[in-house]
Amino acid sequence: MRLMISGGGTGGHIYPALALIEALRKREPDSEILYVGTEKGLESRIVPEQNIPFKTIKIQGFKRSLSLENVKTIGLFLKSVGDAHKMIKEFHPDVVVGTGGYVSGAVVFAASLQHIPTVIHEQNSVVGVTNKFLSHFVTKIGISFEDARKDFPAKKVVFTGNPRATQVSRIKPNDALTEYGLQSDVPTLLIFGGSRGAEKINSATVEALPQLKQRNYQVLFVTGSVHYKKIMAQIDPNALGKNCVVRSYIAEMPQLLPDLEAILGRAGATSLAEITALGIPSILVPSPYVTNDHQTKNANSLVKNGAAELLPESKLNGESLLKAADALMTDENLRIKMGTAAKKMGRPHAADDLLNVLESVIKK
Ligand SMILES: CC(=O)N[C@H]1[C@@H](OP(=O)(O)OP(=O)(O)OC[C@H]2O[C@@H](n3ccc(=O)[nH]c3=O)[C@H](O)[C@@H]2O)O[C@H](CO)[C@@H](O)[C@@H]1O
Repeated sequence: MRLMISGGGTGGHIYPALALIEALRKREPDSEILYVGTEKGLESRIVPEQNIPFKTIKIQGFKRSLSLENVKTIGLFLKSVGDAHKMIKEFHPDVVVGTGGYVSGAVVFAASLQHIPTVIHEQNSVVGVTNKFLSHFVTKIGISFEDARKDFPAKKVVFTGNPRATQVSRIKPNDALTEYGLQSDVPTLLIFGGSRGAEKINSATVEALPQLKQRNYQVLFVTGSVHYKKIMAQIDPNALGKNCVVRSYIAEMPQLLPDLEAILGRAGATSLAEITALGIPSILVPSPYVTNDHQTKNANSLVKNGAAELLPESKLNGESLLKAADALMTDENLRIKMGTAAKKMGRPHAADDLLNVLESVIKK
């Protein structure tokens, strides 16, 4: 298969694309892949590290209100479509896949203009702006939450789940904690705010650290790369016992996840695909700053099944974080119950199901 794939901006769009590529390479080792992203997005760092051919186009996000800036953006969008058009002509893909972010809008739209089979993947329960636009032009649409179905043309939709679920579910516990200076036999809570970190989760954790240090469970606190320096400057080194470790970013999250007892974090869709694939108990603090509050809807789909707990950001501070962390980390039965409920929602075959969709649209 010759696969051109595009997803950009945040980890939540990029990692599903990488997981799909991994599954394709397993199924068809001689497949040819080209990933198209932007220079500025997280993808320009993550994708080349995975030895995946990577090219960039320039693109800019739309403002929600009509402005002069938007007129410029439309001009830039059309230019990006033109650039993508040339890349498609050179690469000759069998199928073009978009996993979200503005860049995938230009690439998939250009492919549809050339009548090349196209597939988009929606990770969230609420459909993103780019995918909503593309849904009118693409051949098929893979979704990860049933709630998304109603916002797309019904005939095109296939419930696949998120390919990242397949990637993480293949990895067994492997003593990864020791690489972070933690002990492999002590229950561990990962605290992180999605792929870019979250200020409110960071500040609440900093506030709670002196108490967390005294607990008999461990905490791996991941700040997000842009916040790291600022957070480290706020932490009294004495607040970090041997059971509390701070990192800026975890490059190898799939290796780490099976060794965790619980997670406190945002409710980004790709994180939730990981949590459910592995059955990890979680305390979810949905970001209130995302389109249509989609993280609360993502989170609620787990909460209503007893697979996670909700801690709204409006109630988050050092004290409430500590209370929620203690309640989960000191109650093994609760963790088992939550983990079992989470795993029931997991989609470990998602990558293969999405690959099947790709194969079904490729012109014979
Ligand atoms: C603020 C924002 O717009 N967030 C959106 C973004 O979130 P975001 O990019 O944070 O996405 P998710 O939480 O869904 O996924 C984060 C991904 O990054 C990985 N990771 C994270 C931290 C780290 O140190 N290392 C690492 O590898 C996680 O394992 C996961 O695979 O995309 C998601 C999927 O469309 C949406 O649901 C989110 O609402």
